[in-house]
Amino acid sequence: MPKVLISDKMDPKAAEIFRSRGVEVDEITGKTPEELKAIIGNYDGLAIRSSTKVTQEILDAATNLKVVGRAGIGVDNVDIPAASSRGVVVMNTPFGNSITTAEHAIALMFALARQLPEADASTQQGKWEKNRFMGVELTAKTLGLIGAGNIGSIVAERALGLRMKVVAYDPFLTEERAIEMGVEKVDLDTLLARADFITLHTPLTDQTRNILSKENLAKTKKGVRIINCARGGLVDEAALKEGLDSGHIAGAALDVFVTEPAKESPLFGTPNFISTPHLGASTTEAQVNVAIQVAEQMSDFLLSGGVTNALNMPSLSAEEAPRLKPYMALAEKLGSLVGQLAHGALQGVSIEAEGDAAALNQKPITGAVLAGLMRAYTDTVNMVNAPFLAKERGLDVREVRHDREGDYHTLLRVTVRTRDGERSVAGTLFGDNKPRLVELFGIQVEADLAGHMLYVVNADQPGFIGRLGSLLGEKGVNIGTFHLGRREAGGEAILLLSVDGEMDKAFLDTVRALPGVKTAMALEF
Ligand SMILES: NC(=O)c1ccc[n+]([C@@H]2O[C@H](COP(=O)([O-])OP(=O)(O)OC[C@H]3O[C@@H](n4cnc5c(N)ncnc54)[C@H](O)[C@@H]3O)[C@@H](O)[C@H]2O)c1
Ligand SMILES: O=C(O)[C@H](O)COP(=O)(O)O
Repeated sequence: MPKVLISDKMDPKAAEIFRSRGVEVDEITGKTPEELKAIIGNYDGLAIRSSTKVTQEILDAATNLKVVGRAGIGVDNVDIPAASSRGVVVMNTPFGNSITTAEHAIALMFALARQLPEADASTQQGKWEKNRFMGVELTAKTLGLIGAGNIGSIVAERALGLRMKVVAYDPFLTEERAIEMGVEKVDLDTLLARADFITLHTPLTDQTRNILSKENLAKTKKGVRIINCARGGLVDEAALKEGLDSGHIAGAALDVFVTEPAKESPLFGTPNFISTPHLGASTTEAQVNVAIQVAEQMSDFLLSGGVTNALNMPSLSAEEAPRLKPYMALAEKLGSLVGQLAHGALQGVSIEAEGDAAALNQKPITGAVLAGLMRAYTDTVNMVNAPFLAKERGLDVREVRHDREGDYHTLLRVTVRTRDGERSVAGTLFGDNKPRLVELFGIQVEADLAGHMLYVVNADQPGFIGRLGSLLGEKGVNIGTFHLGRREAGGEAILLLSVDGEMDKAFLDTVRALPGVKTAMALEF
C-alpha cells in the first residue's frame, strides 16, 4: 500500500480521502528540514502547502518518493528541476484557492481605504476618534492590476462590480482577453502613473522580482495604496516603508513577505500599513477544495498512474509514452526558447510537425510547447492545463502536419506571432531520442538546449568570438558547449553557449558592451 506524508496543516478531508482510497497516511507537521530528511525516505508521496521546503537535500533523502502534491497554487517552495531529475512528479491545485485569495485582496483594499485595523484598535481602546479616520471611496477609483491570470481576473471582476476602473499590466494579456475582462491593457509605467490602488497577482520570477522597486514606486501617483497577496519579493519592502513614511504612499497591505514567517519587519507599526500572515488562501472553502483535490490527484497517481495538474509531466497513456516522451522534451525546449526570446504580447503560436513527427498524437506535443512557452509568464502552467490556459487567454494555437520530409527525418517547428511579427524555431531528434535545436529565427544553428545558456546576436566580424571568449575567461564563466550560426557572411550571427553557472545582470551588461553585440540574454532550460 503506498504511503503518504502530510507535512503541512491541511484540512482533514485530505487524510480521509487518502485512507478511503487505500493509501496509508501520516500527518506530521512542523518538522525541521533535518527531521523531515530523517523520515522522508519512508514515503511514496508528500502532501504540502507553502511551509515545507522541498529542497534538493530533502529530495536526495526521499529515496521512495514518487509524487509531491501542493495543496495550493505556488510551487516556489519545491525545487522542480531537482524533483524532475529524480523522476518525482510535482502536482498543484491551480484553481482551488483563487476566489478566496482574490477576496482577500479585495478585503485588504477596503481595509486600506477605510483604515479599518487602526480604527478598530483605537475604538477598542475607548478613544472614539471619529475625526481621525477619514477614508476614501473605491467607486470611480482606478485599480492597477499587475498580473491578470486566475486570481488577477477574479479581482478585476470584483473591482468592476465595485464600479472601479481597472487597468492591467501583464505581458501575456492579449487585447481581446482584456476587452473580454472589461479592463484596459496598459504598460507598467502607465499603470504606475494612473492607479489609485495597485494589486499584485504574478508569480515571483526573475522578471517580477522587485517589480515595485524603489524606482517604480517613485513613479506611482501620490496617495497610491498597494496590496500584495501574491508573493513576497514583488515589492521592495524598504522602499515601501520610505514611501509610507514620506506620505507618498497612502497605505500598503502585505499578506506575503520576502522572509516568511515574518516575525519582524521595519514595516511593522508604520501608520497605514496592514499585514496578514500569508492568509490569502485561508478560508474553510478553499482549504477543503485544495485538500480534496490534492488527495484525489495523488491517490490517482500512486494507485493507477493517472496524472492531473502535474507541473513536470504530461498526461499520457502507458502505450504512447515511450515514443512521445523525447518529442515532448523537444517540444517543451522549443516552446521555452521562443517564450524566453519573444518580446511583446503573444497572439498566436503554430506547431508544425514534419516527417516522422507528423504521424504522432499532436496533443501532448502541443501541450509541451505551450507549457514551455508560458512558463516564462506563470509557474502554474503544466502540460495538461497549458492548452486550456492558452485558449482562455485568446492565444490562437495551430497544429500543422506536413507529410513531406525535409532535411531531417523528423522535425518540429514552433512559430509565435506577436504584434512585432512572427518568429520561428525548429528542432529534431538525434538518434530518435536526443532533442536538438536546428534553426533559430531563420538561422541554421545546431544546439542542445540544456541548463544555463548565453544567447548572443552580433554582427559577424572577425575577432568577435575571441573577444567574447576572453571576456568569459576573465569573468570566470566556464563554457560547456558552443554553437554558432549566421544569416550570411558579414551579416547577423547567433551564438548559443551553455555555461556552468547562472549569469547576473552585470555580466550580461559587459557582454552587451562588446563591439558588434546587438542582444545578449541568459536562457534557462
Ligand atoms: N497569498 C496567498 O495565500 C496566495 C494564494 C494563492 C496564490 N498566491 C499567489 O498568487 C500569484 C498569482 O496566482 P494565479 O493563480 O493568479 O497565477 P496565474 O499563473 O494564473 O497568473 C499569474 C499572471 O501573472 C502574469 N505575469 C507573469 N509575469 C509577469 C510580469 N513580468 N508582469 C506582469 N504580469 C506577469 C502571467 O502572465 C499570469 O497572467 C501566484 O504567485 C500564487 O502563488 C498567493
Ligand atoms: O500559492 C498558494 O496557493 C498560496 O500561497 C497559499 O499558501 P498556503 O497553502 O501556505 O496558505
